[in-house]
Amino acid sequence: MTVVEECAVRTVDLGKTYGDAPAVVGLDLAVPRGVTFGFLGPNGAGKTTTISMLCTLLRPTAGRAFVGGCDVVAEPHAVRERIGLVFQETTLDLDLTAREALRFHAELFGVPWRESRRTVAAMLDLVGLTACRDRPVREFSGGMRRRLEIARGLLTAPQVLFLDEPTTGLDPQTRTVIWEHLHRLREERGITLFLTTHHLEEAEHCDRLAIIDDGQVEVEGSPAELKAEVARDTVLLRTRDDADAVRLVRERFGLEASAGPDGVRLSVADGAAFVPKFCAEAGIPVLSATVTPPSLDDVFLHHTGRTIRTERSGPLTVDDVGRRR
Ligand SMILES: Nc1ncnc2c1ncn2[C@@H]1O[C@H](COP(=O)(O)OP(=O)(O)OP(=O)(O)O)[C@@H](O)[C@H]1O
Repeated sequence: MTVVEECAVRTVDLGKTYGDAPAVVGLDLAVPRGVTFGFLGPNGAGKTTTISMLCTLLRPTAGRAFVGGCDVVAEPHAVRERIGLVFQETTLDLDLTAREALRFHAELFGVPWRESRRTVAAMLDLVGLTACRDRPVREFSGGMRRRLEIARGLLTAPQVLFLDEPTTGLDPQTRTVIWEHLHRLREERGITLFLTTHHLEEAEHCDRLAIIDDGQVEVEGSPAELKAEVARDTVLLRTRDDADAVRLVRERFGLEASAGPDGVRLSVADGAAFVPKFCAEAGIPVLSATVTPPSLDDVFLHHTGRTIRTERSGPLTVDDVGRRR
């Protein structure tokens, strides 16, 4: 088997430029079959553009991409037969019932009537909507609509299900329910889930992550690998004299620290070892100490120099890309 056939998604130097503004630059991805792969990046990073190219909705301006072994430009129909897509915005017809919405979609894709009856029932069951199958979508909550969209994405038994920001705008409980369904789905059907997100909690559900910023992948790995690579804990100390504590951290330990309203904050390789040492040597009372292991936000900061919550001040330019390549 070639690398292209082995991978659910493979891209080689893939790029997209809108006018002269680059949105995705030199993207090389190799997503193994059967994993949950997350594309993590802030607003405007190029996630939707990438997913649109992979789903044949947008033509790349550079490089190549293969989904299920098929070329997205040369074999768009073969790619479409192998994928399901859950859009960022809801695209459901609110006047149809859940069952009608799925039957309509099955018909569009040419699923035979008898088979579609069975498949639709199975999909509604899979996402826990059987009891509401004859209610109009208009009456559904945001979470129910998302589950119905996931069911719709699965109707044609795709090899790869693309989900653009699958739980954006949903409350934490609903997010948990959606993820339970997605995990079960992957286990039962062995399909590849390829999702975009700017939610750190959502990224934690992925087997592998690519962190994208300004149209380029900065780093790739499992959430645990990426965090281990940062290898720095955040320590928060509350002391009787924070200004003095900052000075001591700098002078005795050679570390940078800053004092803020919640105490003295610093980053150190082994927080659990640092705290007792600091308490023993500081000579000022330490009221409390908290050690937090690295988060995916720290990973993002480590690789991009900013937090994932910081927006770009303007669109990316060719010069920005040139500077970073
Ligand atoms: N149709 C378009 N025409 C021109 N520029 C576009 C178009 N679509 C996206 N862009 C630009 O391309 C860049 C990447 O946008 P994209 O929507 O892919 O980002 P994203 O990571 O999906 O963001 P979000 O999380 O907000 O959905 C942005 O600078 C955006 O303004």
